[in-house]
Amino acid sequence: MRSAHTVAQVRASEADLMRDLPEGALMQRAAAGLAHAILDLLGGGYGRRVLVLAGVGDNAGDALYAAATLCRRGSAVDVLVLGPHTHQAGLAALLAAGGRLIDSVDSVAVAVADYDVVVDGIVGIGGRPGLRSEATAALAALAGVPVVAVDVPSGVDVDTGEVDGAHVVADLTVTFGTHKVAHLVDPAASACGAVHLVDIGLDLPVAAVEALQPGEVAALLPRPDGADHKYTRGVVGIRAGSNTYPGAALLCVAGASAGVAGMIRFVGSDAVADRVRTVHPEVVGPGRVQAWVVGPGADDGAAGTLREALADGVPVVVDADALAAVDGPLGVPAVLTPHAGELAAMLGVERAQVEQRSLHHARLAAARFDAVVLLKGRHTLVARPGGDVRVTTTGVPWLATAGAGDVLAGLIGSLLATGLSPWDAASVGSWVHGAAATRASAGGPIVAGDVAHALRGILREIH
Ligand SMILES: NC(=O)C1=CN([C@@H]2O[C@H](COP(=O)(O)OP(=O)(O)OC[C@H]3O[C@@H](n4cnc5c(N)ncnc54)[C@H](O)[C@@H]3O)[C@@H](O)[C@H]2O)[C@@H](O)CC1
Ligand SMILES: [K+]
Repeated sequence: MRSAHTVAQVRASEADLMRDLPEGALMQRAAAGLAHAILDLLGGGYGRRVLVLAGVGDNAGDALYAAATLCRRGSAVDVLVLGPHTHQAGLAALLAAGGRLIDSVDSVAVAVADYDVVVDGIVGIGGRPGLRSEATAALAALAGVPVVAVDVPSGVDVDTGEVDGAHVVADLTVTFGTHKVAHLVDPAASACGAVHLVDIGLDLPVAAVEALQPGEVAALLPRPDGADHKYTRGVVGIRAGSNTYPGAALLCVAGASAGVAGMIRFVGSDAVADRVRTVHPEVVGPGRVQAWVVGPGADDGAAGTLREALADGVPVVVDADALAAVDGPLGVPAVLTPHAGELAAMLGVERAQVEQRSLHHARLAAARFDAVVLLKGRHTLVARPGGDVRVTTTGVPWLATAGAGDVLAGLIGSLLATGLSPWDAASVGSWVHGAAATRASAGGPIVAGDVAHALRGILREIH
């Protein structure tokens, strides 16, 4: 599991550990890991030009000690102090190793483009969102030089992933002890670049924000055993599509056809049902199901279709048009799958507010609707009542394509039908869907049907 802890949790664990360690030991561990990561990025230290941006706190201490190591490996290191002072012992170590203090980026004799890397040690977990003007000016002057952020890109809100004003945009973020929420949740996560975790020995509690890894997905995926038959494996019912949007029915069924459930039932108009059975002859008509998927392409009939599905008392996936009919707890285990605009409408706020504070709004909706809320995005969030959130880190930008959500709803419904909890079904479904998109894309454009086709290959490999 990739766990993201809060600043308070990190500080408490650090305090526990520090009681048994000599002063400064954790910073030395952090700085050593940071130096290794920068050396890896640069392919060595000799002859490299490095600029450290140093703020007032321990984040600068990490950067300065790491830079001292780079000096000893043959790098030429400049340090620009942003603020009234910086970490004194770290600065002394860097200067003793041959580093050089500069007054401003403009005062450097060499061209800015000659720097091989900028090390952002402005602020870490003690920082407030935003950057001071001297920091933004230095970063503007350094545009184009690769940036390694120490712990977090300075200026982002570490505990929420929100941004408010200027912040560093890094190519690599080297963090310590554990991931922070800003590494997983957008928009801050988009500013991290690749994230490298350095173990410094912290003993941490369970995290409220986490990202499933392949091993956990494999452990959660249902597997039939010899005693299973099609009914015990789970029957998923799809109420999707309409005469206006028949394609949504096909794509939703295609997502449900990944093979995890034992049977698929389709309920819709004769015309749409005929088209579904032409493409998916294994799909059968109405009857008992263990989970319903309601909403993709449902058009005007969404509210009525949702009522009919809820009458069965089984878990539901509520997507697309049916989300507008949700105004409170549904009374059954449920997964709601809005994008930012749909969630904004459900909560009576602006879409931009949801995008800027995605973690907050996903949690708010999970509490208000007493349901698992899957908020779609570059890093999809899956929130359950109580505040736990799983972040999906699979997927590619090409996945933002019409019909991909229909496939996802069908897949999650089939996982729900096998007996997975809404929380597991939504987060596992989202992970697999993202992985299938990455596979289908192979770096190029995709359509929703490609994602559906790639699902079984991912499921085969993850088992
Ligand atoms: N807590 C831990 O477990 C460890 C922390 N370490 C390092 O220590 C860092 C935390 O150090 P600190 O607590 O000293 O905090 P920071 O180094 O993040 O600096 C916070 C200080 O910067 C100033 N500041 C806040 N927001 C600012 C902004 N937007 N622009 C400019 N200045 C701002 C304030 O005076 C504040 O006290 C971590 O991010 C990590 O790099 C590591 O050395 C090892 C272990
Ligand atoms: K930083």
